[in-house]
Amino acid sequence: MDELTKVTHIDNVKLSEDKRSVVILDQTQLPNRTVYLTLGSAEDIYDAIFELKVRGAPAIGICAAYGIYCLAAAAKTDDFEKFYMQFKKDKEYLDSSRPTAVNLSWALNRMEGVVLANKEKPVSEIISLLKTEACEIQAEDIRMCRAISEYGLSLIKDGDGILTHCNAGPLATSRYGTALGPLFLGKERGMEFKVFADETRPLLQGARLTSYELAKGGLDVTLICDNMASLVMKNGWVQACFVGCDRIAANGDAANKIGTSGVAILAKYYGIPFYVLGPTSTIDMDCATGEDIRIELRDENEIKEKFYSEPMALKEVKCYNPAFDVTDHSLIAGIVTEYGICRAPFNESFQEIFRKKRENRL
Ligand SMILES: CSC[C@H]1O[C@H](OP(=O)(O)O)[C@H](O)[C@@H]1O
Repeated sequence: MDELTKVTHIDNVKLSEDKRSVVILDQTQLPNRTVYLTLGSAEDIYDAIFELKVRGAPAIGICAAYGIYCLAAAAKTDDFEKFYMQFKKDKEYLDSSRPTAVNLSWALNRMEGVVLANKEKPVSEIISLLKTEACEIQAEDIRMCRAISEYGLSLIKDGDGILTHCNAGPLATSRYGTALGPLFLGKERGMEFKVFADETRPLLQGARLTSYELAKGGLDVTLICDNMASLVMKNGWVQACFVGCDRIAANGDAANKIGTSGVAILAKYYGIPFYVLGPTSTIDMDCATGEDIRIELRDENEIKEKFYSEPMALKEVKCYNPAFDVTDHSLIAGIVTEYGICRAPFNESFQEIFRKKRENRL
């Protein structure tokens, strides 16, 4: 397997050999250590998602799907009501780990749908169906990322400068990634890009993960501090911005890693197209606008202490640490999904995309 394929096909979340646990690549250890964790209990799975050991909207959904299957498989009852009571308890617990990425609740709701659709069957058969569904969720993600990568690649050309924020590569999904997928696919076809990766404070997904994936894959990546994006764009080094997404509202407002909306505003100012790339499962038509998207707030020590040898602010100094922000739909040139590129007016474009999805399941 060549170095590029080792990256695009990285095993970041999978079922264990005995099909009883979830095995993840601990992303908090990258880029310095490659550490795999085996998650057997609900607490292990919750902690892995909450601490971003597994992260990125699709990867979180896949981990939760495998996780709720493993917890169900450990059930010690053949009584459906008892089985379902425990299933709901575990589902609600895992769903409470992180609120913004829709893929977490989307995957868990889909798994619950399998239980309810088969409640007349023996519990053992339901458990088997849950494993099949979790594997299909991952298989769909692989097909989805590949399709997004094709559509995304149609927006750029050989030699383009691309600016990214946070990480939406293979580590955040199952293969290729969403925002980074077109770059890896283009590289496979002999294309070259000059990628500028925002380090993405405070958890440095860009530095630790995006530049790791791109460098390992042999792509030209330049790591920049978030406050350098404006100068890089002003210098004319960026022809497009590609970012991922965690939840998209019905009007096209898109929630993504904190700092993304600032990148979009800069891109608008410099006349650079700003694209959001993500699966249709990230579009939440129950959120009318970005105002309806709940933004996760995280511990202040991620700002003050986490990556420093000593605190960089006084203990008494308070912090504000939102993990995401919302980019207004007016700043987005296109939303690249596995069924095509949505453009304003996004409400109408989403209706068309969902029609295509109903008629042409990937
Ligand atoms: C392919 S979705 C990636 C998306 O998720 C990241 O958030 P986190 O690292 O907190 O899971 C970020 O918003 C990425 O754009």
